[in-house]
Amino acid sequence: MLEDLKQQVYEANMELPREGLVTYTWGNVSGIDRSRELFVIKPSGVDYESLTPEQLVVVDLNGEKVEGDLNPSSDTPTHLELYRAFPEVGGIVHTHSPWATSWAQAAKGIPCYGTTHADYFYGEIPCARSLTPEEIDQNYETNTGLVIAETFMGKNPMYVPGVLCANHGPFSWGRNAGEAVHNAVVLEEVAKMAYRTEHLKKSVEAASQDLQDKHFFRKHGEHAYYGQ
Ligand SMILES: O=C(CO)[C@@H](O)[C@@H](O)COP(=O)(O)O
Repeated sequence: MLEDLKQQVYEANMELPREGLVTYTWGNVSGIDRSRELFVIKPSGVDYESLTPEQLVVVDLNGEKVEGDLNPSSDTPTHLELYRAFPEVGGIVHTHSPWATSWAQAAKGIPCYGTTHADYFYGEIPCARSLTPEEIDQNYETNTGLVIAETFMGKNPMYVPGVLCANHGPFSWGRNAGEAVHNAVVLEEVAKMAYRTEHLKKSVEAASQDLQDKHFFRKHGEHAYYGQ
C-alpha cells in the first residue's frame, strides 16, 4: 500500500547520508498521507545501504503498525505526536547531524544571525526543554514529541520548521518528506554558521527584525516573490 508515498519517503531517507546528515543509522524520515491517516517511516536500525522502499513501515495515527515486516523507527511515537500536533506537516526528519546536535547538547536555541537562517526559519530555532526523569522513564519517545509540541504552543510550526531536543538532536519537518529533509540540511548549515558567528564575535546580536521579516516573507506566504 501507499507505493508512491513509500518511494518519496525512501528517496528522502536516502538523501540523509548523501547530504552527510547521518552516521550509520542515526536518523529517520517519515511522510504522511493525511486523507488515509497513515504514515510511512524508515524501519529501525536498518543500514541505508541496504534500505529498500518495500522495507518502509506503514503506521496509523494510533501508532499501530498497519503494514511492514520490520519494526518501525524507535522514534515513531515522536513522529506520531508531531503529526497529531501539527496538521500542516506532511514529512518529518530526525538526525544526529553534528552541528545541530552540538547546539542541542548545549541546550541552546540557534539565534537568527543572518539571512541564510531567515530565509527558512522565522526567528530562533528553539531548543525544547529537557525531559523530566519520569518523562524519560515512561513513554520517552512520545514525551519527546509532546515536549516539541509544547515548545510550539501558540507558534506556527511552518514558520520555524525545526527544533532541537535538549541533549539529543534535531527534528525538522515540511509539507512533505523531501521538504523536511531540505529543512534538515538548512538547519545543519545554519547551526554551523551560527557557531562560527559566535566565535568570531562574542557579543553578536540577532539580525534586525526588519531583515528577518524581509527574508522570511519574500520566500513564504501570500506576498512571496522569490523564485519562479
Ligand atoms: O535518537 C536516536 C538514538 O539516540 C535514534 O533516533 C536513532 O538511532 C535512529 O533510530 P532508528 O534506527 O530510527 O530506530
